[in-house]
Amino acid sequence: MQAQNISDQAAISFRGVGKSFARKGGDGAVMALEGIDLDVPRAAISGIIGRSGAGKSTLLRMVNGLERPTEGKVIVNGHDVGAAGTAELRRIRRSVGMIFQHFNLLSSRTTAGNIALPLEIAGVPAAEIGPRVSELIELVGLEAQAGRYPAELSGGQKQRVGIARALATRPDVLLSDEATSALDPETTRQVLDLLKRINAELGLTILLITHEMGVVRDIGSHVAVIEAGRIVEAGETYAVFSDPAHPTTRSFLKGVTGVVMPRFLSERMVPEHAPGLAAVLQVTFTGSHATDPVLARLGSALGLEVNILAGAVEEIGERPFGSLIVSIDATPERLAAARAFLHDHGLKTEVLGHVR
Ligand SMILES: Nc1ncnc2c1ncn2[C@@H]1O[C@H](COP(=O)(O)OP(=O)(O)OP(=O)(O)O)[C@@H](O)[C@H]1O
Repeated sequence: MQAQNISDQAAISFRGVGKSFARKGGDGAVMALEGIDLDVPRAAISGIIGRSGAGKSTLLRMVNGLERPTEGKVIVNGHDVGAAGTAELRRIRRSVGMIFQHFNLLSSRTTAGNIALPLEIAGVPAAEIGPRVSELIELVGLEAQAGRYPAELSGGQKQRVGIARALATRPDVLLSDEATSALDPETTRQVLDLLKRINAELGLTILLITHEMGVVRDIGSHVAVIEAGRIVEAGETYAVFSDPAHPTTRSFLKGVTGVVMPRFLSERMVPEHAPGLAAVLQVTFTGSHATDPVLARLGSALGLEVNILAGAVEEIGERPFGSLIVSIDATPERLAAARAFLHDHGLKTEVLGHVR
């Protein structure tokens, strides 16, 4: 997700988008969003992450015209949503499906009835609705629950109904507003797998907002981090997660990627080098280097002893990403040589402190 000229590659483009809301009682305005420039790539899964009140929902709701920008443009499939008249807005909304944290199902309708609703509203002939609903029920794996009411469904099943309903009018963009936030980890996993599958099978562009980095790590190829109404970092998830530039991104990533510093170590660590102290380094491995035996080679090439204190190798979007915390007992000059060696082998290092 990058700001660039509007291109066919982007399903959704935000250009200089701002949104202010009048405060209740007419006392000035709240700037919910400011200066948003973002391209959401077509047929990919992109995540927008931010804390509560950062502006995520407002940003998402602009894509289907539920909110209009007070500045700038939101372009969806080449159409300016903010400038669209009623008929055009209706067309845009049909091409943009949405799913919600609390599912928003009609309790008086069965699974099949909920999925049929957008087709009825769109005026699809009755004879076509039945087969389309069956197709959608099969797509989301709810054949056994077709005649059940929402109260008789689990959270994961309700969200599957929500997904099928959102896909009924064959949109090419799916918006997800915290769709897994009310679900347990196992159900979250299943719903994310379903979103991934429909993205691949239908070539659907998915834009999801979440406050959980894990969701973006698992299925998002692109990510934008939003804070206080501004985008502070955006790009391919792998690049952003393996080398976060902004403090907000770093703080979101704590505990989601990378290793957690063991307490026994953090309590003993001092910031400055002194004779007799070993340097504690965070070593980050990305891409193909994630599985290379570089540390062993470092030991033999420079005659240094490297102690591994903590480590993890994980996947971000199915690509390996590893981080290790190691200690190296060396003079500052030899430490610099070790870091240069690691850097030459594609690894990133950061000195976290020193320990005895
Ligand atoms: N209709 C509105 N009227 C006035 N202020 C609003 C309105 N909608 C949103 N805001 C304000 O805009 C800011 C962004 O809100 P938004 O709901 O987009 O944040 P969010 O990141 O989605 O938060 P959450 O994760 O809690 O839903 C907040 O300060 C919010 O209070």
